[in-house]
Order: sequence, then C-alpha cells, then structure tokens
Amino acid sequence: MDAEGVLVLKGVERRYQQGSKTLVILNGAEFVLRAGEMVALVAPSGAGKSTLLHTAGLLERPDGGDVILNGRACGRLGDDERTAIRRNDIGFVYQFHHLLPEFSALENIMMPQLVHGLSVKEASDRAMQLLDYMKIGKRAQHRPSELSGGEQQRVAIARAVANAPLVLLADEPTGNLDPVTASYVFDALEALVRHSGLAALIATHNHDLAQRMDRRVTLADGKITSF
Ligand SMILES: Nc1ncnc2c1ncn2[C@@H]1O[C@H](COP(=O)(O)OP(=O)(O)OP(=O)(O)O)[C@@H](O)[C@H]1O
Repeated sequence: MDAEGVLVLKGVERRYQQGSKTLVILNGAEFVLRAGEMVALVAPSGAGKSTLLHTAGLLERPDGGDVILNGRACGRLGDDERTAIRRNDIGFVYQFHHLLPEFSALENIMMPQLVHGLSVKEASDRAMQLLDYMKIGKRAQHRPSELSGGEQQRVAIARAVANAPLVLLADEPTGNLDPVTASYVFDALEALVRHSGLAALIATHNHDLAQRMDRRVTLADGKITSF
C-alpha cells in the first residue's frame, strides 16, 4: 500500500463542457484517505461532490492528475483494468439504493460476490452475516419493494462491502431518509466500517453525521480543504 494512504488524489482535474463553456469542477484536488479512516465530504449542492466520488471511484477519468489506489496509479488505466479494480477494491453507496428489484435482499448482496468467483454457499453465508450485522437478518428473503427505506439502504451498504473492498465511497447514503432513520442507518454503516477497518469517504449534507466522522473536508474552487 502507498505509505501515504489507501486512496490518494494527486492534482486531480475534472472539467465538463457545456456548449461553448468549460465547467471546471476539480482543479488540482489533493486528498489522502488512510486505512480505517472515515472522512465526511460536506459541500454545497453543485460544488462537485459526486464528480469527486465518481473520479476517486474510477467511474470517471480525471482530465489531469491521478487517482492512486493502494499505491497503484489508476488515472490512465484502460477500461477493463479500471472495472476490475472497481469491482475488487471499491464499494459504492448512493442516495438511492439501486438494488435489483426482482431479487431478495440476500441475493442482492450475494451478486457481487458471485461475480467475484465465490461459491453460492460462501456468498450466501457472507451475505447472511452482513444482514445480521446490519440487524436485518429477518428480512433476508424480502425483495426491495418489501423493505422500508432504511432497510433498503442497509442492504445497499451490505452489498457495497460484500467483496471486502479497500475503500467505501458513499454519496449521500442517508440523504433520502428522515433524520431518525438516517441516524440508525448511519449507526449501522459506521459500525460496519469500524469493524472491517475500511477507509470511507462519505458525502453528506447532514452536519450531525459529519461530526461523527474522523475529519471533515469540503470542496471550494475545485480544491479539497479541511474544515
Ligand atoms: N456529465 C456532466 N456534464 C456537464 N456538467 C456536469 C456533468 N456532471 C456534473 N456536471 C456539473 O458539474 C457540477 C458539479 O456536479 P456534482 O453532481 O458533482 O455536484 P454535487 O456537489 O454532487 O451536487 P449535489 O449535492 O446537488 O448532488 C454541477 O454544476 C453539474 O451541473
């Protein structure tokens, strides 16, 4: 691993073209996420939080600079390599759960593990363990539509960590929940991250949740700063 951190952004640039206008979203962004660390990303709407998470998570390619995961420079790798790294090393949680509607909670969590080459028994055991850990073991056979919003998000979180990634990236993981449910879901997320020693970067508008993380960063003028 890079001695500096599990995820390192070095001078990352990201621009979008809107007609004749160039929007500069990331402008030499520097960031280090260390193993076991939970960092809150708090910034106004439109500041570039999703862009940052997508670039750090190899869903988008930086226009300049580099994203270094576990010591490996990933910015200029080909699509296949980026996809493989994403599958193995990065877990994503979004504001909306994006679970597959026709599959049960258990099956949704098993899916990435089966793609990863685990046997059905191994994947099922691990998925059940995660559901129990998230205190929704009794909901294992329910489809997403049969779960509450908070339960759906717990399943999405369990799915994101099922492959034991190095880094968890979350984009407003509780943004769609009422404050009480958000707090419970965050409890479960935090317990899981702490228990597994994952490094996590979590975008949130919720200042109470941000306060519970190890440190807080923001985005201003395309740069990442602590506050
Ligand atoms: N594919 C794209 N093409 C053009 N502009 C884009 C694209 N994606 C994002 N943008 C613009 O880049 C800026 C940053 O967007 P981004 O979604 O990263 O912000 P955000 O901080 O996550 O916002 P929110 O909190 O509202 O989700 C916005 O002005 C957005 O309109």
